[in-house]
Amino acid sequence: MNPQEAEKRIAQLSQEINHHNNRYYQESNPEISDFEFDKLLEELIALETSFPDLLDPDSPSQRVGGTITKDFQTVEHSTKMLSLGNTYSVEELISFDERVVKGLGHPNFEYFCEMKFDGVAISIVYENGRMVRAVTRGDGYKGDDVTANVRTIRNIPLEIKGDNIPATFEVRGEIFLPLKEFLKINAAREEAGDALLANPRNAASGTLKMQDSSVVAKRRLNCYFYQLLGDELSVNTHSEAISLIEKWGFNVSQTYRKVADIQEVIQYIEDWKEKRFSLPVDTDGVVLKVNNYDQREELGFTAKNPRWAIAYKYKAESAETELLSVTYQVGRTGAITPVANLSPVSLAGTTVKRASLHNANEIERLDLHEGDFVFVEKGGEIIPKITAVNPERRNSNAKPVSYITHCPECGTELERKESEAKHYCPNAESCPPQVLGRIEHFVSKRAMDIDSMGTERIRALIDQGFITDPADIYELEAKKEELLGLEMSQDQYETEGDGLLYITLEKALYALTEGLTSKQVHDFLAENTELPLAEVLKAFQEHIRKLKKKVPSNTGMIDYLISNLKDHNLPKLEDYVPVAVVIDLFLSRKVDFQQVLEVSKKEGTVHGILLKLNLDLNQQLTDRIKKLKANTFQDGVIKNMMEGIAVSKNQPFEKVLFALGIRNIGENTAQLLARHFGTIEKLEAATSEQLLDINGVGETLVLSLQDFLSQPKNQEIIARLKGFGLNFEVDESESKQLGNSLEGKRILASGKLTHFKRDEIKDAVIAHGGQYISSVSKNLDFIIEGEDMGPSKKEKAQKLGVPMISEEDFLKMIGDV
Ligand SMILES: NC(=O)c1ccc[n+]([C@@H]2O[C@H](COP(=O)([O-])OP(=O)(O)OC[C@H]3O[C@@H](n4cnc5c(N)ncnc54)[C@H](O)[C@@H]3O)[C@@H](O)[C@H]2O)c1
Ligand SMILES: [Zn+2]
Repeated sequence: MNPQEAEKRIAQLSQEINHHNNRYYQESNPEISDFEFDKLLEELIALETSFPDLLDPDSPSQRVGGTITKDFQTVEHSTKMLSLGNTYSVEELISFDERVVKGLGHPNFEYFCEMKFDGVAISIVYENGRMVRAVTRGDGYKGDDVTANVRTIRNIPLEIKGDNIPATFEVRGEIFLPLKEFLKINAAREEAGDALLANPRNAASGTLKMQDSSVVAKRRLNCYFYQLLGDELSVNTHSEAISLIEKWGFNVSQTYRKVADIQEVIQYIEDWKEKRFSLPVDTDGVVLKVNNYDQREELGFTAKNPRWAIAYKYKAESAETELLSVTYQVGRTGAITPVANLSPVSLAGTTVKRASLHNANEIERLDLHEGDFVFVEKGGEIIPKITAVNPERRNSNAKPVSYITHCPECGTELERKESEAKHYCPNAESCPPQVLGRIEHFVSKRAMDIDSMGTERIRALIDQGFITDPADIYELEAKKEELLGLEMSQDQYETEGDGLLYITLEKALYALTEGLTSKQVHDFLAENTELPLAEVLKAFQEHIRKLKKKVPSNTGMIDYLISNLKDHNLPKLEDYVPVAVVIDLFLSRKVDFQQVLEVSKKEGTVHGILLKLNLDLNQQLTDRIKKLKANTFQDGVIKNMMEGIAVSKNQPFEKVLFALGIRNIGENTAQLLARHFGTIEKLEAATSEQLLDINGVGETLVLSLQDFLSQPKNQEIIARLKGFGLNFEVDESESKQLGNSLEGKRILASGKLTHFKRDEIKDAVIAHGGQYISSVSKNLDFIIEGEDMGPSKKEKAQKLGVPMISEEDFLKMIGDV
């Protein structure tokens, strides 16, 4: 390459890398994998090394990738927070080791190995044993002061006690969101229909930069520490420093190992290759550091990295497998998510059978065809993803995967809003998963609190036509008899493309065979999860032969199953078989298969299919087919549910109002409206002006309230609920109103209070007619300032000119002193 070409390529690479840095650090939404990113950076560094004249001091090779944001105070680091050089190959590790030997002039040194935690780097300064400042890495020189947020992280000590603690010291570590928490948050977000967090690292960095510390506190972040800095430290090696901070009470991951040479480092890397997936945090590699501080000093730094440390990164594991089919899930908001069903393949310690395809664009981007062989990868994300198709293994007449046009749950034509990637089912009123979302909200603890109606039961009642709106819940009492014997769980089912019903292989094998318990079938399948369907069935035959369970009839049934699956050639779903094929086996072709197939596209359960087919089955056959069904509603369950439903009629008006699920009306607003108007009639009669006059009620809220009330369907629901005796007016005797001295005031409390706990202050504000607001904004009338109010909050409040009062003043206001 000549210098002109090099210059052009360097400019191009720099621009690309800057772009990806921005996507990664600012937008928390990377477009390419770390491996691809590191390749670009490596190419840039190689060019700059060959053409040193072209090295621009502003080149991304010379800078740490993050930046500072304007939402926080900027603080300079007393010691620069560096990046680490990284490599994906053992050869380069060995070259690194050779450079260290050369730098020191001898091989007498130790390494300290640690896992490379994939979170957000933090620097925390302690003075006289107390935490004074926590700052993000930022651009390496300066970072964001996020002290208020870091203080909410439970296992980061606010105060250190002990002997010989230096007057000032700094610790550095990685803040992360434990995987379990991440999954929990995403599950909750999915239920609420909110956008999912991309991965735990983004979630942690987003959380750390939130303006409201009380939200941060709820997220349960955690931190692993791996560095100690200070002028008066009594330690001379990294291992001593780590023992010391452990002793002081800092959380150190017990994954480290001090080793004698590079061979032992390689062993450490090998040891953790799979084991790392059992850690509570994502890790993407190993960091090795020269242990001795004097030796570190001798080795020094490059512009961006220390010469005494390097990161070895594990390459995201990838595997190739066959695409069996694409199924479509309908979320509680009606959003459609396509899922790829894959022939099982082992990857990063688990068997992968499914991968999310996100939306139609993704299918197009991959140019996915039926029966394609695809590459799956498990990177920082927990759900594996398809990175590419193997074009060489594509069948020449394979058809492209075509996106569904109609909702697999209710058959309504799907919609896609301009600028949105996802398709939606617009049938909010009666599409089962969407109804499920509304009913779950209605019965939830904070609404009608009917805890005997769990998701599974609700879903069964919806799917079998018992419930389409909240008022139907109160009709169940009259239909008790019909509930008896209904299939309760839908867990054994799955649907494909145009609604074709599938049942788990476990149920199918259990029903088709005799003399085996469902546990025996379950255990067998659990041991053979990595086999493709056809092989599982063969192995199962072998298994029953060994168990000596009525061999001929059992193995015969499996033979039929294998050949029927092949004959009908329906889309394949790993671990599931089409219900129609199984029922066909039982009926020994007495009914036309096409007919069974059509019914199984419309009905959601075996129970439903059999009712539709209206067959005259003998008792023996009925009993065998029954083995396909899930648990059914029995007396105890029904009684329990009826009690819960009856008790819920006592919930106060504000809970009922919240339960209706009117958009933009949360718990607090429902309470505000209920207390202000007293009855649903008065609320319905209120004009926009009257509504807007209430502090805390804005235009959006008024619009969604009016929209809700104007729909005849909702009016009907309200009328029916009233008829069932639910409370649509405030029971004056029960109201906890203690006074109205705070009427119309919007209030927030921050910091530690002496007379109130967190929830108590909120109750106290409301009980005196005020409104509690959870974040600092210019709409606040005042803030009650507690002890240790977060500095960033305080600054914001001052900037916005929100007055601050003391707890004493507040007590006076409500007449408590
Ligand atoms: N995919 C993309 O588009 C994209 C874009 C930019 C950066 N990246 C990736 O981000 C990484 C660069 O990020 P970086 O500069 O934040 O990190 P780095 O790879 O330079 O490593 C330094 C960081 O590692 C962390 N760390 C974790 N465990 C540690 C331990 N035990 N000891 C010391 N440090 C530890 C610290 O936060 C530290 O700041 C690269 O791996 C790159 O692939 C990807
Ligand atoms: Zn639908």
